[in-house]
Amino acid sequence: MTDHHPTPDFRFRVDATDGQARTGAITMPRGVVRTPAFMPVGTAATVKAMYADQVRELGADIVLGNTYHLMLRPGAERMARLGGLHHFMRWDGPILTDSGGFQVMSLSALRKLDADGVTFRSHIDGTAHRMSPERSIEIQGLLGSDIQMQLDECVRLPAPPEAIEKAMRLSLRWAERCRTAFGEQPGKAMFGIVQGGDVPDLRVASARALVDLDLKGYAIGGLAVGEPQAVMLAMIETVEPHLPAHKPRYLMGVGTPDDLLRSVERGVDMFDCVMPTRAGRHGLAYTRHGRINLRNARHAEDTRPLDEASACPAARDYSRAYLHHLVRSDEILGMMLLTWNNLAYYQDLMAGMRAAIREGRFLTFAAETRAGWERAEA
Ligand SMILES: Nc1nc2c(CCNCC3CCCC3)c3[nH]c(NCCc4ccccc4)nc3cc2c(=O)[nH]1
Repeated sequence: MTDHHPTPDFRFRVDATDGQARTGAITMPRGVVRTPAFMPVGTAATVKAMYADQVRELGADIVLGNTYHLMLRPGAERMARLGGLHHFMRWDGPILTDSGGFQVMSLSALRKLDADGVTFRSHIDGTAHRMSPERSIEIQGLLGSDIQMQLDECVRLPAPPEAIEKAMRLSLRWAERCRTAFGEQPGKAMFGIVQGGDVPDLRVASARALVDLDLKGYAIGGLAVGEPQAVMLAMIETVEPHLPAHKPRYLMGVGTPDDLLRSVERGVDMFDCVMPTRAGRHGLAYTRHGRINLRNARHAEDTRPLDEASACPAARDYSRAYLHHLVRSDEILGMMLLTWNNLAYYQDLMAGMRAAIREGRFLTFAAETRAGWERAEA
């Protein structure tokens, strides 16, 4: 195993490739992130229904925090006074924070976006707030974030090309302002976000302009916003050749296990998605046999565990009958066990991909993984 000790600065290393797929590690002062990596979402300073230690034990190296939620509650300055997000939630590994723009547009009822930022009312208490590129970076700094995202404008698809272009150009201007506001913070990184919707020329223009800013990593944004998977994959293929191979690529908001396989195959290194945690709270289990809806009556007397071969107690030690009972009874333990199972499955899938890439058998691994999903009951 190559030495993956934390380093004083932010460093990315590709250890092996298999086609476009890569495996390696990002080393930072707070720890090492093995790639390809799935980053559990911890919106309100908690990965919902999980202890931070459990998240670490199931294999996650990094979690997401949310600028939008945390600036509203408990507040960025208050979080800094309390010692920062890592101390607050007892997560000592790296944290990546989104910039908040996407959440404003999806969560806040009243909001106005202009060339200088976004004005919005809190979905919690209706108070008015203003987020500029500079304020987003300042908040992420106050939270103690290790990887900070630029403020951007993400357009839902389908959308007219003019709207997509306008948002892409605004995001580029905001990338420059965020880079200036971020300055030089050794051991930390600010990532740009490629926009451009489903318009290849705009995607290429966005990627090239961001690469000229010489950032530490590049996210592909503006996807998983309603477009078919084929369009998402086509945009990754369009953008990938224009991103530097020696820097991490982060596909935002993605995705299902199948999305992860197909995106890693096309050169993506990092992912985040609320799917495994949100699905777990709704009684859905992701397993190597496919998705299982534990609300379904067919599980009422099924004494098998979700996956007897899993190292995760939630998958191995509890019967489907019991999980069905907990879900039907709306018991808190049902949410806890299925969230634990789902995150463990996602991390096992990423670990499997990393090993397969190292051994030059990624496509075989992907095919075998998909074949396993077919075996789930109809
Ligand atoms: N800055 C920025 N963020 C984006 C996000 C948020 C990523 N998770 C942030 C975490 C920080 C805290 C919360 C999340 C996205 N999420 C999605 N799709 C989610 C699709 C989805 C929706 C519901 C369930 C599953 C998937 N597309 C995204 C595009 C962008 C983007 O361009 N810019």
